[in-house]
Formats: sequence, structure tokens, C-alpha cells
Amino acid sequence: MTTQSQPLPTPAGSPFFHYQNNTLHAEGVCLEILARELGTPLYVYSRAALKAAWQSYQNAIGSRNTLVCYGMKANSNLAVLNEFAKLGSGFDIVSGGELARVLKAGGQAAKVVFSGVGKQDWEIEAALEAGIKCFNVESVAELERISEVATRLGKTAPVSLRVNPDVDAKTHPYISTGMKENKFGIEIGAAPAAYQKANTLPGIKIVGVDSHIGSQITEVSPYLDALDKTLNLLDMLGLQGIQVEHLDIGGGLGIRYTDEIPLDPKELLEPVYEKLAQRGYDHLQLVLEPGRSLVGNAGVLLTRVQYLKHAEARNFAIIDAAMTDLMRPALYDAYHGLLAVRPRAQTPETYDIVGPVCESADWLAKQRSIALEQDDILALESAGAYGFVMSSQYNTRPRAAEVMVDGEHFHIIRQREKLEDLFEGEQLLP
Ligand SMILES: Cc1ncc(COP(=O)(O)O)c(C=O)c1O
Ligand SMILES: N[C@@H](CCCC[NH3+])C(=O)O
Repeated sequence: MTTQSQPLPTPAGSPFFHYQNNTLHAEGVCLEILARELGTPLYVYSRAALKAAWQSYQNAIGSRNTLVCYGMKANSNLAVLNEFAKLGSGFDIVSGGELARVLKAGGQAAKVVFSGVGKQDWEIEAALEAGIKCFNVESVAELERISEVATRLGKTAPVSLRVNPDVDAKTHPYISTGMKENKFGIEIGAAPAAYQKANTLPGIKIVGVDSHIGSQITEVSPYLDALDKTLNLLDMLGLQGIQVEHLDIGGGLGIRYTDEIPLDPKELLEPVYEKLAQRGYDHLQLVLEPGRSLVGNAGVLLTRVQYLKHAEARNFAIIDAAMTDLMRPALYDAYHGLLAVRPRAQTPETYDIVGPVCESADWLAKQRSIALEQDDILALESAGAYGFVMSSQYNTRPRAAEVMVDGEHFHIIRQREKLEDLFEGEQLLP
């Protein structure tokens, strides 16, 4: 059987990547031409896909008092951040570097929440100077540190305590964050005392409560279990005279990589709003921190087949992208869909799709049935989230360029690194 007599593969999750004249396109742009013109590996994002993902949250929110703080660790290219800033997004940051990116991209500090277990003094200072919405505080020691820094600067730090509700998000163990074995947050049993403490510390103003239970979540029940526990905490705090202004339920909604059935934001938010109303907390602002679900299926990684190697145990397609460009398969054994940008008519063979890096973990896809020839262009799907941002220069490899497609046009939003970028700042000994 040939690929011509088969239907073309369906790109995962996104209608913005589609086949036209037997060639994969992003919106109106032919990816074969783009890859040949700009070189590979190349990250390609669809602006329309970003907007559609944003809109799916807005449709679920309607007129309710809810702030989406894009979990920018998923994709922090300035053009992506600027797009979300223009749509009205806030940002969930986890470092001083991410704060600098938000400000550079035109985001508003007043819509920034700052998560992360290891905030350093300079990062706390920068966030106080910028005037962020709140610190999502992950330990009592951090609370004390923020109080010291704020007092020294003569400022008041708005804080929300990130509680660890000990629920199983039913996701990959490496990306689950809300179980008591995880380093994240303050265990929920210890939260009332931590809030009491926050209430007495100088330079601290309590504004919220926060939890984030993990990533790539495809069920509503773990969110609702966490919410129940958080609302019980709010009941207790209320009895102690501690009030908050907002409730942050984190991010974590999954996307389709293969056959997952992701939740529409509506499927999460409707029961959340219902529960808030039942429990008398619908006056609180709701804060969300989605990352992956806003960008994941808005991007692909284009790569070129360098060599085919037919070995005894395996057929290998050696491509010009590596674990340094897309780390998820090596790190989590993650599956990314693989598409031939121009599918061939020949009988498919089974290949392991591997990179040039000197590590056996340097694979991007395993045991995929595809008809290939040297120099073919391939697309690794669902690469818009945790793709470029997790890339490295290991093996002294320049990081890929990033492109945003917009209708019939494209914009280079990050140049490919040049060889001299790779050792900039290094010095020979005298
Ligand atoms: C605190 C926090 N907020 C938001 C996110 C974004 O998560 P996701 O990309 O799964 O939506 C993460 C990542 O898991 C996170 O750690
Ligand atoms: N980097 C992870 C998600 C981590 C989420 C951040 N806490 C991934 O690629 O799936």
C-alpha cells in the first residue's frame, strides 16, 4: 500500500496545520518552502492558533472576574508574550529573567504572579520594584525573606500562599506538582499557621491563595479535589479573620499529543464557578495559569533528514534536530506526532527518528511507520510548549530559529544562533 492511497495524516490537535497540495502548511504558508528557505531545525508557530487557544479560555470565562496569567515557561519568545499581552493576558513567572521578558514584551507587572520555590533576593527586589500582582509563596522561609526584602525597600509585598493540596493529578510523575512528595507549595495542613505568620510579618499583605497541581492534566476531578481542600482552608482562614481577594487554581490543562482527549477550558471552569458559588466564594477573582494549553499545539518543529541507516535491529532516520532542540522525548519518554511535510508514495518503513547528539537518549520519535528519503523535511508536532524554551547548546549546537506564521506571511521572531554566539563570554586563561 502506498501513502497516496491512504488519507493524509491528520495533524494533532490543531486545525491551523493542514495539508494543501500534498504539502503541510501552517495557515497559508507552505512548510516545505519555509524549511528550505530558512533552514532547519526551525520552530514554526501559528498566530491564529495562539489566538484561538486564548479565545477558548475567554469563551469559558465570559464576563466573570477571572484573570488568565499565561504560564510563560511553556514558551517565552517575546513575540508570543507580546501577542498574549495585547490580548489582555497576565503572566505567571518563575524567575527574574521571566519578569524581564514580560516587561520587555509589553506585559503589565500588575498582572504578574510570581511562582517558584527558590526566589532569590534580587528577583524579589525586581518584582517589588516592578509592582507585580503577587508572590505565590512556596515556603515559610521564603515568606520571611520576602518580608525582609520588602521592609528594606520600604515596600509592601502582596502575597498568596501556594498550598500543596496532596492530590494526584494523574499525569506523568515528573510533571505532577501537587502531591506531598513534591517540592512545591506549603503543605495544606501547615497553611493556616503560615497565613497567621504572614498576617504578622512586616511588609507583607495577604491577597490570595494558590495551588497548581501539575501539567498535562486531562481530568477535572483532581482540580475539584484540590479546590475543595483550598476552600476548606479559606473557611478556616475566614474564622481567623483572614480574607483574600483572589483564588488561583494554577494551570495544567493538557493537549492532544496522540490520542488524549484534552479538556476544553469550559469543562474545567464551569464546575469550578459552580463550586465557588455553592461555597460562597464567587466574589473572589479567579486566577488561572495555563501554559501548554495556550501554545502547545500552535507550534511544530521542522527538521531535515540527514541520513538513513538501515541497521540489523532498527532503521534509523538521522535528522538535524536533536534532544537539544526538543528535550521532551529524552526527558519524559514523551510522544510527539511526526509528519512528513511532503508525504511520499512509497511503502512506509518503521524508523527510529534520532538526532546527531552523542547520547543514546537523543531520539525524537521511536518506531514510526513512514516513507522517507534523505533530505526530506519532517514536522514534529505539538512543539509549541516546552520546546524551544527547554533547548540547550549541548554538543556546541546553535539553537534553532523561531518563526511566527500569520495568514500568508511569516516573521522570524528569533534568529538561529550563530557559531560565535556559542562561546560568547568565554575567556582564555592569561
Ligand atoms: C506554578 C505553575 N503554574 C503554571 C504552570 C503551567 O502549566 P501548564 O503548562 O501545564 O499549563 C506550571 C507548570 O506546570 C507551574 O509550575
Ligand atoms: N516541561 C514539562 C512541563 C513542566 C511544567 C512546569 N511545571 C513538559 O514538557 O511537559
